[in-house]
Amino acid sequence: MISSACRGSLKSLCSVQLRSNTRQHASLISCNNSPNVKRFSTAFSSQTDGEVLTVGGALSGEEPIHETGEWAGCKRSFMIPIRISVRGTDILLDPLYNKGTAFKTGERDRLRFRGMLPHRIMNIHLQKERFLQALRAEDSNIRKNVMLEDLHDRNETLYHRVLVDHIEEMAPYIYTPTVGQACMEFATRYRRPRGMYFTEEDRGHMAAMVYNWPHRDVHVICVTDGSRILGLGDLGANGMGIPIGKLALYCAAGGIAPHRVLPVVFDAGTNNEALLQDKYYLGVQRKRLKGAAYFRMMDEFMDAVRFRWPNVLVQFEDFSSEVAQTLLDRYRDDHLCFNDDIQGTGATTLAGVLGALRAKGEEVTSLGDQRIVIAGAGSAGIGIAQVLMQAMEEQGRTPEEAKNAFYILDQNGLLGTDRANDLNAEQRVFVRSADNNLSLMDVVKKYKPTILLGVTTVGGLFTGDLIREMHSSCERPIIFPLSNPTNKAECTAEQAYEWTNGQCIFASGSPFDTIEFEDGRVFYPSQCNNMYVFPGLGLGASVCGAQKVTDRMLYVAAETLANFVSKKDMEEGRLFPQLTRIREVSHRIAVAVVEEALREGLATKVKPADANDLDSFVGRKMYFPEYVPLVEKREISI
Ligand SMILES: NC(=O)C1=CN([C@@H]2O[C@H](COP(=O)(O)OP(=O)(O)OC[C@H]3O[C@@H](n4cnc5c(N)ncnc54)[C@H](OP(=O)(O)O)[C@@H]3O)[C@@H](O)[C@H]2O)C=CC1
Ligand SMILES: CC(=O)C(=O)O
Ligand SMILES: [Mg+2]
Repeated sequence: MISSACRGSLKSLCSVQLRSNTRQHASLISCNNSPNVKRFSTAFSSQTDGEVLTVGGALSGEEPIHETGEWAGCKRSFMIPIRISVRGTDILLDPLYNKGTAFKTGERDRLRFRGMLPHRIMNIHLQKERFLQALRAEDSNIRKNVMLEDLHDRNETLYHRVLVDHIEEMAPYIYTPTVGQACMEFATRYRRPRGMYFTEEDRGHMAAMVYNWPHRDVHVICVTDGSRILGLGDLGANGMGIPIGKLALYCAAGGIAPHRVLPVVFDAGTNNEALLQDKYYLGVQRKRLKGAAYFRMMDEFMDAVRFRWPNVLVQFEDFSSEVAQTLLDRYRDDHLCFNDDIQGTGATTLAGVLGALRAKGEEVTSLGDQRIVIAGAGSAGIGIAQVLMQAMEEQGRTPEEAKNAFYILDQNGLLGTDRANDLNAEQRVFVRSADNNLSLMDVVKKYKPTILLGVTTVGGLFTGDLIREMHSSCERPIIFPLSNPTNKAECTAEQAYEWTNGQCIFASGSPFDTIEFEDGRVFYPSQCNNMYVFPGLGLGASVCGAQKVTDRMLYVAAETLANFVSKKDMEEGRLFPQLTRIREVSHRIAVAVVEEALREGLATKVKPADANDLDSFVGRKMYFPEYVPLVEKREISI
């Protein structure tokens, strides 16, 4: 039964009795005061989780009636109002609570802003339609990004609803490629704060600063130091667009409620000369901190966030390879954290490669028989190699056999034993005993790869000659130019299909449009981007209270994603499920991650009853953007 405090408040409003195991799953027992009860068949969002004590306004018949059926596995449940202490125009200015023209008359009265909105009341569907009309009338992608961010700053529920319902259309505007331009223009477009910034001047204050963040229960932090933003290099504090975009996907694709995410720029300066001279640049206008000073600052940040939010998941994003692996190694054993570019990209690429092998009609266990060239030996390149190698070992190969499948190159060419001393420990694992510094073209000629992956940040690196050379010894080459944004892709989809006469199996980091050949053949380029993994991984790790993120969790995430591709997807040449299914994908990945956390004894928040039905356990925790009735705190006190 619900708590007595809750029952008291209910009586004072409308005498509803609820039975509830969790606050998210209240089902009706009786209601002696509302003729509308039968019409309330609604699920309520986990946005209310832990903050809601009452059911009230929803039963006065003045709230929208949502027919969301069995969402979250609950057939008949109520929209639970959120108690808020703000009122009046403050609510209209708070994007988390604002519903714009969707506020009903009763709510306008209760919250005291009658007269502050035009008369006509719209529902979320009409609001969305109106927004989409305006968005689609706009030609420029960056202006679409600005329109979406304006909406984000005005009305988070509507913003996330637009994303959830139209993720395929919206992802390119809030994420790669457009987010790259948004970052480059961050300072000139800056309007209002979102997220937090930590600088060296904040040393000694961070533990207090985290309490400036207004939300008491943050589940996911995405932090960047801006040192390698996509393939655009060091953008310093302008990199804030990346954590904002990633966390928008956490909410829309991963079902984490918007007030539970925190974007962070860890501003340790910038080495970008243009930004150091730019009078409009908003970050710390000094050369980057290095060495011990940098790590001391990061230690303080990590301690501070963990002190306020002990279970928070920290996602490291777009740190240059100088520090990315070191940071991961420093914190991965005693903080709940992961590096998206190393681990998320590795898991996603593994899923894509397994899908490509299936598309070729090969057994996935042939992974260890492939000859894999990875152009780029940074965070993404080595992260991919590590996860593919782990998969080969899971399939029964020895580490030596597995390593032998890889040919990894940096700017100097093939990583060879002759320069092992100049490489980091993770790169050294993959050095070849011969052909140190061999060029990409010569590696392709000599070793005849079956798989070519690009994570170099060098747009156009895969030339027609290179791809034709690869194709000459491999009938159906697997070609993944993964660098972002689009102009950094090692080749375009059109080029890859053209140079291989449509024979290649293609996936890229940023999206490409469908391609139609003159002979009528149609190709659907896949997008191989860590966005397929991090929302589900983060959701799973967070809801089960995982103590850390392990390699096995990444592996099961990849496996789950790979198994999600339908027969129809495969027939169309798609290596990943369509983005329209991203919430399902994230849900499944989260369940797999929770199962793995339980297996490894790392889950701290899964009760035995929940462990029997992880599907609903995770589903119940997923936020869905719809308007929740707002009740002023004062009004419902008993
Ligand atoms: N699709 C996805 O999901 C993801 C895509 N990416 C993309 O991957 C790219 C790389 O990211 P990340 O690994 O973090 O970046 P890093 O800077 O860590 O690594 C880049 C690597 O590319 C190498 N390189 C540069 N030029 C060449 C060249 N001409 N030939 C061969 N190698 C070259 C660099 O060599 P050197 O060390 O000698 O300079 C370095 O090893 C970015 O564009 C990023 O957007 C990243 C994560 C996820
Ligand atoms: C996708 C991503 O994380 C990157 O390009 O860095
Ligand atoms: Mg990244």
